[in-house]
Amino acid sequence: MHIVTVAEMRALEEQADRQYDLSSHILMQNAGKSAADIFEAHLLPHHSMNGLEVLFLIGPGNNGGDGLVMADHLVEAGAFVSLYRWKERKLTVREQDISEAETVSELESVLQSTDYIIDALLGTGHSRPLPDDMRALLRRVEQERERRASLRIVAIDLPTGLNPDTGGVDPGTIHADITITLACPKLGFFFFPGREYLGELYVGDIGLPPELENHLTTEMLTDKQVEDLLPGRSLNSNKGTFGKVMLFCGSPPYPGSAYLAGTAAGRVGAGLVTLAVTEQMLPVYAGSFHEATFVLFPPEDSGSFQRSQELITHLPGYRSLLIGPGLGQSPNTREVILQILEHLRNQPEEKRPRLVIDADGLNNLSALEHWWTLLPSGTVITPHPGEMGRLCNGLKVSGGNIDRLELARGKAKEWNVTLVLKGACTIITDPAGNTRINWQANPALATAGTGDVLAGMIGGFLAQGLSPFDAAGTGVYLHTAASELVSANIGDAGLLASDLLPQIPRAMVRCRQS
Ligand SMILES: NC(=O)C1=CN([C@@H]2O[C@H](COP(=O)(O)OP(=O)(O)OC[C@H]3O[C@@H](n4cnc5c(N)ncnc54)[C@H](O)[C@@H]3O)[C@@H](O)[C@H]2O)[C@@H](O)CC1
Ligand SMILES: [K+]
Repeated sequence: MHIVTVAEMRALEEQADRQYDLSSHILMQNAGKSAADIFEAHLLPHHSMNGLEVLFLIGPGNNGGDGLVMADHLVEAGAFVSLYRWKERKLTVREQDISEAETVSELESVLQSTDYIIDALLGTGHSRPLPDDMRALLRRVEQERERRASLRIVAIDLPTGLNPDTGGVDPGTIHADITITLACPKLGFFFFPGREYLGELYVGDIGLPPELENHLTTEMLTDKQVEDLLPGRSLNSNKGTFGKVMLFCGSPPYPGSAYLAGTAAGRVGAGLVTLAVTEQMLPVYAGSFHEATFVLFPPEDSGSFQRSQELITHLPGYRSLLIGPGLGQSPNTREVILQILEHLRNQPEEKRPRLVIDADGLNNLSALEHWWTLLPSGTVITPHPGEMGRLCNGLKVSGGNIDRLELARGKAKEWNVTLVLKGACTIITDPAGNTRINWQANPALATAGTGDVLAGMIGGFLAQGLSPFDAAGTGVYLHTAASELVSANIGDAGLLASDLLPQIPRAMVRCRQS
């Protein structure tokens, strides 16, 4: 599903008119109908439309027009609809115009009894600070919801005052419980603070021909897309079919990283997981990770060449290699990484494993000038904002604001990598500028070890033959989907990274069933 800026949305609408005779009037009819259908589907099975009280706040532009069309459909379906036209300060209650003298008191009484308020004040045409009386109206709506927990607010296209390009919000913007956006999600939905104002997001079809979107390169990850990307599982398969993953991860202070990443690679379906560890570390894993095989590394005090050669000797036949989680940053480790990278660069592409670098793999690299020139092509890197900052010479990188998108795109191109910039609403972008953004964001994931799980998942998908961009997107999406399954039981705090592991296959099943 494509994500659009306001300019892209306008261009789509203009092209639809020019090439397909889809006038803005037709699109508005489709938008209002689609919003009504989504609203009704959302209500069921708990409520019926019959007798439901719905107040529409109608703005001066096409967003208000969408609201009026939607209102007609709800009236037809049996709802008691009131309309408040903000610009004319005019109230209509159940198709009866209220006199000007009574409007204020009547609006107050409708507000106090309505079940739903539909925000159709402003959409993508919002262009300046909200006027005081609109802010006051929205504030009153917010107060009413605080007073009555059952009141629900539905935003048409977007919550009024949210900037659809940046995710910025006007001080008057209020949180929607549901946003029914039209045609495509808007870019600002994926950035903060806007992301917090949308509630549940639905996308209404307004009948734009899909081919109009062919040139768009930014997508929202969805169940459907991930389902299409998931590797097939032929009956006639063996562990070789699903690829082998090698991990160079973990060190005495951080033994859990290799376990989490390796298990995650297995949980996404990779055929075999091998950990390259020192003999000293073997007992840690042998007792807990029964499925793994091991490459026994010489201890750290032996030369880096001897160590890297041990791993390199075992690499043929492996389809992916994960470097980084829990490795530490000793000079010897850095040397080993550099020698492995040199070996990979010198291998023909079809013969070498695909590479994922995370955590200390990135921290080791960031200490070097022009580190990206050392990477083989097709590498995936998965920095969190702190690691990204180190990779960018100490730049401060935001956890969720719009500026991170431009940064990610620019750096993926400059570094010639598939870049996974983690954070709430993780961004995945490749050197050509193709971008996928994860709508799901779960604060439960903000805990140690979850990044190791993600890196392992991406390694596991690379081993099954997905392209770097697809493996990264699929991994990111299912990682959050697995966290949602954990959160369904425990809420959004207290998740341990290892809780994700058994939920990964369930998240894949959920995608396949959706
Ligand atoms: N153009 C089209 O073909 C379609 C547009 N659609 C709807 O149209 C919306 C965009 O329509 P518009 O471009 O008319 O924009 P809006 O309806 O968002 O608002 C534009 C109007 O609001 C006024 N305005 C802008 N900022 C304001 C502010 N801060 N305070 C008060 N008034 C302000 C403008 O002067 C203008 O009258 C979309 O969000 C969507 O809901 C849909 O109907 C689908 C088709
Ligand atoms: K709106």
